Amino acid sequence: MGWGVRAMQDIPQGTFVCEYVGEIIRDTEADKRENDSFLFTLDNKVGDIHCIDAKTFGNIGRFINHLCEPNLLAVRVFTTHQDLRFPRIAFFSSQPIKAGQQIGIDYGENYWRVKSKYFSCQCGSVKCRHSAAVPRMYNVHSDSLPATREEAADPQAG
Ligand SMILES: C[S@@+](CC[C@H](N)C(=O)[O-])C[C@H]1O[C@@H](n2cnc3c(N)ncnc32)[C@H](O)[C@@H]1O
Repeated sequence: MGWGVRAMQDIPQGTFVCEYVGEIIRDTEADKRENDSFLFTLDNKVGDIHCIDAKTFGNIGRFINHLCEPNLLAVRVFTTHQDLRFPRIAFFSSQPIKAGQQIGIDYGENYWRVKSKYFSCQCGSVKCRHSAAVPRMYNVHSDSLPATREEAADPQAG
């Protein structure tokens, strides 16, 4: 899991915490980059997809880990323009955070669909959806993944 970020003071819900800063690159360029650990995809419905790569240029946002029970929310913000391809990414607290608690966002299903082949989530939550324990819950009689934990526990469900 490497480095992470903890709150140094109590943070009330709805507080701006930091921006995700880095190089803005096209997704075609992102595909070529050897280290994809610091890419944030600026998905949009209007055209070319770009990413923010915080590998070489960034701020504290580049150290924020994935949590299956996230306490930050990534919000698309437009300040000096309205070009939907290039939002700024601002992290806000989605719940009250206590001093000392790790802060994190949900990297999303697409991220884990790719990365779970190489490593599993170490967020440590009892509600972790991407830990090494999760694949063992798959129904051995079926090729498809259970949609929910309940379905995994009861193969007849769903
Ligand atoms: C944006 S960086 C976060 C900072 C990183 N931990 C570091 O030491 O620089 C994203 C990378 O951190 C690791 N990471 C983040 N959250 C994780 C998690 N819940 N479980 C395992 N690895 C995680 C993965 O290698 C991921 O690609």
